[in-house]
Amino acid sequence: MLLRKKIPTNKRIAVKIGTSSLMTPQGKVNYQQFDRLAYVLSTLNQSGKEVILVSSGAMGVGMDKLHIHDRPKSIPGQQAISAIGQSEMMNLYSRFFSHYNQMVGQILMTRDVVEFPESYQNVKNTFETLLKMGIIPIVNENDTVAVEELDHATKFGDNDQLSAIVANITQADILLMLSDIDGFYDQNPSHNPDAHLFHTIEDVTDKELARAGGEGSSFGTGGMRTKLKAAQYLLKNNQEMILAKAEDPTILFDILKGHEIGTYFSRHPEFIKEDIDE
Ligand SMILES: Nc1ncnc2c1ncn2[C@@H]1O[C@H](COP(=O)(O)OP(=O)(O)O)[C@@H](O)[C@H]1O
Ligand SMILES: N[C@@H](CCC(=O)OP(=O)(O)O)C(=O)O
Repeated sequence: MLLRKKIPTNKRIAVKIGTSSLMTPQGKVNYQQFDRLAYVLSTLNQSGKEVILVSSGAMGVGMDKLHIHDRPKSIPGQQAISAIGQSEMMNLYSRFFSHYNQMVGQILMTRDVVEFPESYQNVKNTFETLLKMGIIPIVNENDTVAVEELDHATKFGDNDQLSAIVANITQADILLMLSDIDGFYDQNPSHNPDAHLFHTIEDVTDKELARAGGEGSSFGTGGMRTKLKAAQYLLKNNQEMILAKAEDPTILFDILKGHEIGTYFSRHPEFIKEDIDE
């Protein structure tokens, strides 16, 4: 089996999970998924890794809580649902992580945080302090205050790129991007059954971006393009990312053993052939 040589030595791990992986296709909170994620991340954190979670889901959880099926069109309507959903989601995380004796802390970010040196330093300090205390930071965009005004743009827009920025602020060894798809293909596999999975990508150029088609899931704002943009940003900063399927979060154990799962975005994909004990 192919081994990704560097991966098992990674200590600081950022994980991003999208809304579609936390909700059922019917738009209900997927409690089993919250539980399994809490189990896996707690186990990793308690085995000596430092774990940061970037979680979408405020909107999805809020809509479920209010029994709403259609996303409101107005910004205040969306922001209100996010306000309800974010606190509910953190309540869920707090409860599930506590089953595994793991504390979590919430960090809500806006884009301007990274543009002002003092606020950048403050958020960096918060991450470092939480990690030093063995606490898992759970990050989302601060949807309720984020705006897109030209002279005061505070919106990241999507959590894929937010997660890359968080991985950069914390200088994480790797970003594990969990999605509803098991990696990056040469064409959209939802429409093309013959699509071929890339195991490794060393550079994200217009050629790769052109392979990402269509919108993401109905709750989120991502899609494959924003995942590639996140990878592009990380590669530019000499950091790495693996895109893999979120369906069973225990996949993270095997990924961190170096198993060839998903798509590995790295400028230095050092592979060696070696057997791995299962
Ligand atoms: N080249 C591609 N490779 C893989 N998936 C692609 C590609 N182009 C488009 N997609 C679509 O992107 C989707 C992943 O984006 P999204 O649904 O937003 O993920 P998530 O909700 O997990 O953040 C896939 O399910 C697939 O339909
Ligand atoms: N901040 C939003 C998430 C936006 C987003 O990027 O969602 P997703 O595409 O599911 O990762 C929320 O919590 O609903």
